[in-house]
Amino acid sequence: MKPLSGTTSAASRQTMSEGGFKLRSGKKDVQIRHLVAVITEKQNPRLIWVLGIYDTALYFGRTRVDLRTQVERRPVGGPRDGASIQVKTSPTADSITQLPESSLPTSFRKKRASSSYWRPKLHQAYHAVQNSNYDKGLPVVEPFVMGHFESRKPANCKPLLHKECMENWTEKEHPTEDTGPLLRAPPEQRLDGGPRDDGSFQFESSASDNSTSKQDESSLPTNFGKSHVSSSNRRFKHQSYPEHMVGFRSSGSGRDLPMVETFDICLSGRRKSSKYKPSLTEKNNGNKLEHCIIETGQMLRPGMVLLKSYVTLSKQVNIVKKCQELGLGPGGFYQPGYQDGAKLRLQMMCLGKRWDPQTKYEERLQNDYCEPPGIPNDFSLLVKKALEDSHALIMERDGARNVEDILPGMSPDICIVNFYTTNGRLGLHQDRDESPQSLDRGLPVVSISIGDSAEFLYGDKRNYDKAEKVLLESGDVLIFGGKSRQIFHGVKSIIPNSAPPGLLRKANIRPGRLNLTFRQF
Ligand SMILES: O=C(O)CCC(=O)C(=O)O
Ligand SMILES: [Fe+2]
Repeated sequence: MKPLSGTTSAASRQTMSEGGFKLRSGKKDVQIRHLVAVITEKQNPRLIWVLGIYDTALYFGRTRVDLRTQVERRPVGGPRDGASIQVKTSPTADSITQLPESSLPTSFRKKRASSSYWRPKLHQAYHAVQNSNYDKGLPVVEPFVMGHFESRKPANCKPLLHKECMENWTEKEHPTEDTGPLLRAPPEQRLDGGPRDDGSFQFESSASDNSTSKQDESSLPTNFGKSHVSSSNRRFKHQSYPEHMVGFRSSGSGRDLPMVETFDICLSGRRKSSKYKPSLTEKNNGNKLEHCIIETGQMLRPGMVLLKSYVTLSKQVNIVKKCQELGLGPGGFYQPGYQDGAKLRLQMMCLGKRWDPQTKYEERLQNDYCEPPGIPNDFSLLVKKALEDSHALIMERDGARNVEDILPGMSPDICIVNFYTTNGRLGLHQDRDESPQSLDRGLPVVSISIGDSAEFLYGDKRNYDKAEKVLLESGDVLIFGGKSRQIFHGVKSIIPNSAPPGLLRKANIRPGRLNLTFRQF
C-alpha cells in the first residue's frame, strides 16, 4: 500500500484555518471541508474512495448529498452490513456551513466521475484532513465504510435521498475504463492477458532469470481488516477490527508522517462453525512434542528440507497472535508494490530489518518510515530448533558427517512475514538481497507456513513449466540453504478452506496463509 501521500504544506494548513480545505493537485485546487467516508467495492473490498464534506453537502463525483437531511448517521463501532451505507459526519460538522457552496471549484462538482481522477485526490484529501485536524487539536476523522460501490457512480447531479443513494451505490455496474492507474499493468508486464475477476491484474517482471529477485507480483485486492487511528491519541492501539473495515495507523510520532492502511490477519467475532468439536488428534496436537522429524522430514534437494507438521498447533496459534499484534502496529503489514503501481499479491511485514521489493533492505521503509519490530525470541528459538532437527535428518538420511556443508546453520536477524489471502500468490523469484557473505555461505532461508495450504513451486530456473511443486500445509517448515539457497521459488496458489479447524477456532486467522521466512543478513 502506498502511503496516503497528502501534504500538510503551510498553504493547506492556512486554508484550513480559514474554514476550508484546499488541496493543490496539479494545477487545480480541490476544496474539502472534512473527510467523511471511505468506500469499498462489493466484490473487492479495497479502499477506493474517500469522501469529503464541503459546506453542508457531501460530494461524491457528481453526486451531492445534503448532510442536513439525507445522510443517515450510525454509530461507527458497530458491525457493518456490507450492503448498507454508513455515514458519520465529522466531529466538527456543526461549523460546516461557513463556506458557501458557490466557492466549490467546478472541477470538484463536475469533473468526470472516474476513480482514476478522484482517487488520488481523495487520498490526498484524506491525509491532509487528518494532519490538519491533528495540528489543530481536532479529532482525527475516522474513516469508515460507506457501503459498496461498483466503480461507476450515478450520473445525476441532483441531491439524492438517502434511499436513492443506497440503491445507486450498491447497484451492480460493470467497470469500464475506470479501474484507475494504480491498478493497471503496463501492457508489457501483463502476464495473464486481462483483468482478473476481481479487477486486478497479475504482473510479471520482464527481468531476466538472473536479475530477478522477489519482484514479480501484482495488485492484490486489499480486503483489509481495519480501523482508524484514535482521534486523541495517535499511538497505536492493538485491537481487532471487523473484516473489511478500513483503518489506518499513524506511522510514527511525527505528525507529517503518512497514515498507513492496516491489515488484520485475524477476523474479529466468532466463526459460524462454533459447533465444531476438535478431534482427539487435534486436541493432542496442541500440546504434544514436535513429530519425530526422522519420520516426517523430507529432503527435497541438497540443502532443501521439508519438515511436515513441525510446528504444533499451540505454537501456530501463538505465532498468529503475535503476528497479528505486530502487524497492526508501527512497521506492520502493508501491501508492497512498485513505483508504477504494480502490487504484490500479499501483505507484508518485516521483523528485525526491513525489506521491500522496491527498496530492498533499508533501515526504514518509505511507506511509513517505521523501524521494524524485532524478531520475537520464541520465533528465533523455533528456527534454530528446526535447523538442528534438519541437521539430524540429513545426518540420518545421508550419513553426512559434516551436515553444515549441506545445510549451514544460521541465526536469523530478518524475518519477512507474508500474508496471502486466498487469491494471493507470489511469482517465482530468488531471495538474494541478503549480504554477499550470507549468500556465498548458503545461509538458509527457514520458512514457516500457517493457515491455508499453499502450492509452492521451486526450481533451477524461473520457469513455471519446469518448476517442481510441493504442498505447504499449516505447521510445515521448509528450509533452503547450501546449494539450494538461491533456488527460484514462489507460491502458485492458496488452497481455500484448508487451514486446520483448530487454528481457525483458536487464533481466528482470516482465510489465507501466513508465511514467515527467516534469514540471516
Ligand atoms: O510464502 C512463501 O512460502 C514464500 C515466501 C517467499 O518466498 C519470500 O517471502 O521471499
Ligand atoms: Fe522468497
